[in-house]
Amino acid sequence: MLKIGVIGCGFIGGQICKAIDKGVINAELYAISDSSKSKVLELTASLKRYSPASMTIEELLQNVDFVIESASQKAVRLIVPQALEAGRDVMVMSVGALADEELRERLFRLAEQNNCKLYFPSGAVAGIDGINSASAAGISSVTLTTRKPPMGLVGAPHVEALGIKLETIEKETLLFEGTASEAVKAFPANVNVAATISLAGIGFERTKVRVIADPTLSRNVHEITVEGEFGKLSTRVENLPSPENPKTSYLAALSAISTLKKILSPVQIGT
Ligand SMILES: NC(=O)C1=CN([C@@H]2O[C@H](COP(=O)(O)OP(=O)(O)OC[C@H]3O[C@@H](n4cnc5c(N)ncnc54)[C@H](OP(=O)(O)O)[C@@H]3O)[C@@H](O)[C@H]2O)C=CC1
Ligand SMILES: O=C([O-])CC(=O)C(=O)O
Repeated sequence: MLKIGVIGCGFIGGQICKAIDKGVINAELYAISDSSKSKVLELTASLKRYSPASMTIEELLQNVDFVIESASQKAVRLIVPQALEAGRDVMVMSVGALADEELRERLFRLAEQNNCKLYFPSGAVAGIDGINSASAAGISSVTLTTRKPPMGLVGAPHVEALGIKLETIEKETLLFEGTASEAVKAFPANVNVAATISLAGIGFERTKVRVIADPTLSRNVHEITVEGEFGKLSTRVENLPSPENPKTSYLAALSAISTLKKILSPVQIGT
């Protein structure tokens, strides 16, 4: 059975571990790791079937078959190259780290050299399947518009750098407009989806992103519009935020669970 190691035991990592524990994913939850010891203890205590070892990242990479990064963009830079060098397949949630061209090329090269797979789940958006299909011909434009309740944007470097007072926002306010490359640095915990869209479509410099704070919302809303030789595609998802981490939508965790199920299944549906 595939031995899985999860790095980052917050909302997404926790949901993945619980799904394995419930038998939704037919794999062994072998090890977990987090910079916060209390998160590891809390998660382990919530599991019934598995009692994963709490390991350092180095130990985990040597002992599992499949590594899941559900921690942070910084963690991707530290962990994913090592994981690929150790010959492990890796699922990456903090996809925004791949806006760094040098890192991206290094990871893709290491995956090829070591015969490993890198997986980027669709996350909190719908339409990655359509963008993948469309990219087999020409795509002329891709736009992501993300709307979140203001407090779901707390701590974003863009908000802090501009001194934006989120608690005083009374109406829909455009906070950011730029490339996906700029967006994932400005909002590293809010628009990793922009990176996944860029990887599937026309890259980080040509993908346009708008981030809007909307106090009337209780959901995280992502809209994608794509135009190309195939025609036009539009998707809109109104995501329930995680009660534990309002920056993250429940669908993002479900997409990771679904990707794992797909990897382990003999039947593959969708692009
Ligand atoms: N691809 C997508 O569509 C989406 C991606 N994401 C991204 O996925 C990641 C996980 O999201 P989520 O579960 O909601 O985040 P959480 O903040 O709930 O959990 C992340 C956990 O990882 C820990 N962590 C951070 N850095 C490291 C590290 N270097 N080594 C070990 N542990 C670390 C954090 O600890 P501490 O709190 O101490 O930092 C925290 O416990 C985030 O980067 C998020 O931005 C989220 C939503 C959608
Ligand atoms: O979960 C979401 O709504 C999207 C998100 O935070 C991200 O892409 O980083």
